[in-house]
Amino acid sequence: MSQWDMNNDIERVLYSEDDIAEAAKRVGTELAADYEGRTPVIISVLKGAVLWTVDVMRYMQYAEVEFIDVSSYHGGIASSGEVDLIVDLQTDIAGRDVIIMEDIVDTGRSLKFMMALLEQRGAKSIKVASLLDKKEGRVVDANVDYVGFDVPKAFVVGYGLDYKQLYRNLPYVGVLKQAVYDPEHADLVDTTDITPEH
Ligand SMILES: O=P(O)(O)OC[C@H]1O[C@H](OP(=O)(O)OP(=O)(O)O)[C@H](O)[C@@H]1O
Ligand SMILES: Nc1nc2[nH]cnc2c(=O)[nH]1
Repeated sequence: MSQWDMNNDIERVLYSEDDIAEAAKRVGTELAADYEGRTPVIISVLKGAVLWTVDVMRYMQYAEVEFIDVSSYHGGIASSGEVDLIVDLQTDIAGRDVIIMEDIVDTGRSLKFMMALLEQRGAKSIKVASLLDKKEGRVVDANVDYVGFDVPKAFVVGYGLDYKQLYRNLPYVGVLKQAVYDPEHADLVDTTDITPEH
């Protein structure tokens, strides 16, 4: 492995590229069956859910896709507790069946915020399809209807999920080495391979 290699920053792989492809097929096929005869609006949550959205929607039939961006992390590994609407939808979803596509539901704050927004705008139905469900992270009530994987409580990156905007393009989901986000504890892990400042 060269030193300029993102894989060096990963403690362990949780879900491989093949595992994720299988989950996308399973969830997409289930959505196709559940929405037969209807044309839902898929609401993909920027930026993390983009890869999951395109992989799942390949298995669906008639569906529109829209994007929204809400943020509560502001670059760190802990939720700030405050959710901001960064990019709004470009379409009216009143009376529509919507499917929120998330990469991860953790504290549930982002999802709760979006559910309230879409309800207020008159969505006919709202379901949630998330690659990862970190149930142990919940701080507020938030339910995921279609789950790729139940993920343990660790900070994960890859396949859309970032740390400081990096690692989204890893094809798998893995746990980030602690030394990457917490240099004070760099002595706890082997730092020889860790990518320097970006
Ligand atoms: O359940 P929560 O604790 O609210 O966390 C989940 C949210 O956090 C991530 O987004 P983030 O705000 O990091 O934006 P990003 O997708 O652009 O990285 C993820 O994509 C979810 O939207
Ligand atoms: N990258 C990343 N973003 C998150 N947002 C909420 N939980 C997580 C997580 O574990 N990893």
